Amino acid sequence: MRVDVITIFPDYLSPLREALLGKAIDKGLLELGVHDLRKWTYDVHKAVDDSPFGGGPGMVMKPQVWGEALEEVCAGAVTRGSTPRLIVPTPAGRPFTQAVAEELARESHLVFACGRYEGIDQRVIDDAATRMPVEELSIGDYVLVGGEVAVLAIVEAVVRLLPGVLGNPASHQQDSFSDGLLEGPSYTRPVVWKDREVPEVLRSGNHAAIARWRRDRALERTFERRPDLLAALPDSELDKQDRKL
Ligand SMILES: Nc1nc2cc(Br)ccc2s1
Repeated sequence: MRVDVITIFPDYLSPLREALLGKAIDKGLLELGVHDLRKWTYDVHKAVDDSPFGGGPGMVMKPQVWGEALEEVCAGAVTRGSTPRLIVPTPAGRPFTQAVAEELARESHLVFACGRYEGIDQRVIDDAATRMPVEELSIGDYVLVGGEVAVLAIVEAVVRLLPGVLGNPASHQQDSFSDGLLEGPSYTRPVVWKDREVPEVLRSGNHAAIARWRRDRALERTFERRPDLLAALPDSELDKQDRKL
């Protein structure tokens, strides 16, 4: 997978070259390009924003600068024969969920546009959508100062799903949300810590009982913290034992 990020703060994306994602780059599983939006400005102040039509607070990011940046960054994809998917993080976007991460993990090329200020001139999105799939995504109902932190979260959630990135592929098959439920509690050594003992069943070696216990704790936690996820589960996903809880 290739990921390109366009931003006015390239250094904000440095964490994508660290740890697991850095290893994915070293292994050739991920190609990462980070581009400074100001490369496509020509004035002495390298201006990327201007006042909003209709008035109101803040500034809007200029269409000309973004148009040229996307033209150049996405043009590379055309020569590679793969149309990129443009992702624009915004509080007004479609909720980014594990299911969306799995969908994006199947793409060969993602381009991220990091907005700042009051956002990017809408015509940039509308124009790009005539040439490639464009998706505005929200990572939560709160407002950040820019899209860079959202890109860090989205890229990490997507790239960890790529084959070969996680040491143990089974890890993400037991993720929270992978079966529609929150993950339950986990324990490791010592057996007793501050007078708190690891549940006996987890030390029993009885794999069926352990699987049942884990499922029950996941159902309980989901019911307590995210009843909306439980309500969204298809009936077929809950077995007879689940319904006894
Ligand atoms: N939750 C989010 N807040 C923001 C703010 C800006 Br400015 C750009 C993107 C995002 S995503």
